[in-house]
Amino acid sequence: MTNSSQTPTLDLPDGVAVTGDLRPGYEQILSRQALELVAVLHRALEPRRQERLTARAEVVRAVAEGQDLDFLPETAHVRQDPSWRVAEHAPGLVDRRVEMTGPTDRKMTINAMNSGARVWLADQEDANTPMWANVVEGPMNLRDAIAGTISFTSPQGKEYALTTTDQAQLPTIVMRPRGWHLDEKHVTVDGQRTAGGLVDFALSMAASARLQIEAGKGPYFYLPKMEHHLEARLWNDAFVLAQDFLGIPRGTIRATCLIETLPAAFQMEEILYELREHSAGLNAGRWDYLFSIIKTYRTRGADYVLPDRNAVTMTAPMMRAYTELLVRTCHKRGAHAIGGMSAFIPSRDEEVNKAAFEKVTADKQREADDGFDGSWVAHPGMVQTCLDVFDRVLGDQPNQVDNLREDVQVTAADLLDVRATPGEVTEQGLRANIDVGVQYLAAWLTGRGAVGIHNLMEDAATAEISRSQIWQWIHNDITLADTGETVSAELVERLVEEVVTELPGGAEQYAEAKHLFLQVAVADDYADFLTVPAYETMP
Ligand SMILES: CC(=O)SCCNC(=O)CCNC(=O)[C@H](O)C(C)(C)COP(=O)(O)OP(=O)(O)OC[C@H]1O[C@@H](n2cnc3c(N)ncnc32)[C@H](O)[C@@H]1OP(=O)(O)O
Ligand SMILES: O=CC(=O)O
Ligand SMILES: [Mg+2]
Repeated sequence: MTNSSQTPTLDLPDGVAVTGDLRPGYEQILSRQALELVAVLHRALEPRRQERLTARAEVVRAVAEGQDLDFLPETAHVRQDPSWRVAEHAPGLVDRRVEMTGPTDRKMTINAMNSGARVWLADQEDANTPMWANVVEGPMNLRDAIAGTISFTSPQGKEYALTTTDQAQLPTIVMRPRGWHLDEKHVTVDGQRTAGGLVDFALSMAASARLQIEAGKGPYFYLPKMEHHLEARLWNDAFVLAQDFLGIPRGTIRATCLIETLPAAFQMEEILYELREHSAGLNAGRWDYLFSIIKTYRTRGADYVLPDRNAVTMTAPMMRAYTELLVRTCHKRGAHAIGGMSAFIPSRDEEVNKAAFEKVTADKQREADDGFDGSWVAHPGMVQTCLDVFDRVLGDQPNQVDNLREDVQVTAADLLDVRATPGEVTEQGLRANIDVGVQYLAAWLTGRGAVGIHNLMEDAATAEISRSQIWQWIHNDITLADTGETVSAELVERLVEEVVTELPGGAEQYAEAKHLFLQVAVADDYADFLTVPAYETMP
């Protein structure tokens, strides 16, 4: 950021308006070029974004009427055609054995860059609140990290700087923009709100793409929460437009798509195909995946009800089917398969800490043995653990894309086998969902999109599970195994009052979060994403 204390002015293209506060330095990120790119993308793609969002609702409606998800007959030719592969692995994305994830505030950016990970997922999504300051300052911090100029002094006077400015020694930055469902209300084009994801993408491209290329890497992205391969086509079209607009060769951008919705699990190959010129693989986003299972099948009765959140593990049959299919699909097409996030984070309590490290090690070991090429960690203290596991499996190889896993055979029924997940629904689980959901929303509303609660990493995806489980339990009259009570709106409202009085800091500070939580967990009208109504409450 610059030191000037003056409010900057923006050079706005025709039809573009910016209503968010402007702080010194924002004019460099909200540059004329960046805003022109936003306008180009918006005008070309907004009608199709709206069409895709409508199509998502139609899938949920069909499932509610008894139709099950399946592999698409109309794209069988894509799956059966052996001739295509994704692009060659891009510089900085060949060896991805350990990827750090986290928010893009200045301190976390420096800590992530110094973490020793191969890749840093710089998160403008699950770990972020799309508060205006975060929207603009995230890309600013990434630009400064890539330029090697980033520094920070904490309020306590601790100084932060990069341990090296040699980008080859630092993690490759892969930025995750918002999903297609979120608007950006502070930037309008021709009087319409823009797509949050396209704003994140355009600001980052304009500020950093050339710097990333000069650093021997490139503009790389993680793409979240897609539900259909035509949503991947939309991103591909955004990439082509942006590369042409900025005069960058086609194929320079690379994207790793999260397979983190149930509908997308049936279209993994099609998603790789749509993005093949720009693809850097797929990631198994387990938390949103669980959320999506609940959301998509939420009205289909007890067979589709998951047990308490903490009882669901990656060894559940449907999760094994999903992750193994992901590895097989990626490697068939020459793409990386990246594992997901174990939510355990280091603790000061020695016993809890030991258990956390054991669980993360077991999780990464299973992924490495399954053929994943690398995996995610949520905390710098976990980087070495993941590295050790993948070092043992990969040895000197940068990845194991040649491990084709042709033994894996997964059917639609395997992906939908929710009933085989061991565990129970209990009052303890219900209380835990309320506790985490309210605490997380309270943090989110103050601009923090990731928090440690009860020694677990919580972010938008894990909070979605908490509130959606409660909605599903209420609307399917689920009986609690430990108390014998049936989950109802009245029971949940009573427990919310009890739980909130016991939260740290006292009940008063949770009033807004509690209101929002009840709206998304109890109200008959199920909100597709909790972040949508939450965003509307923010200035
Ligand atoms: C479902 C999904 O999408 S998973 C991916 C999205 N979610 C995430 O990325 C969550 C990432 N993790 C985090 O944000 C954090 O680890 C949290 C919020 C869970 C916990 O953070 P803290 O409470 O600060 O943890 P803790 O006190 O142990 O941190 C110790 C140090 O590590 C740093 N640190 C912790 N996590 C991270 C991270 N992910 N990235 C960078 N630095 C980190 C902290 O800034 C702190 O640094 P300091 O000593 O210089 O102050
Ligand atoms: O984004 C990752 C997830 O698990 O959700
Ligand atoms: Mg996610």
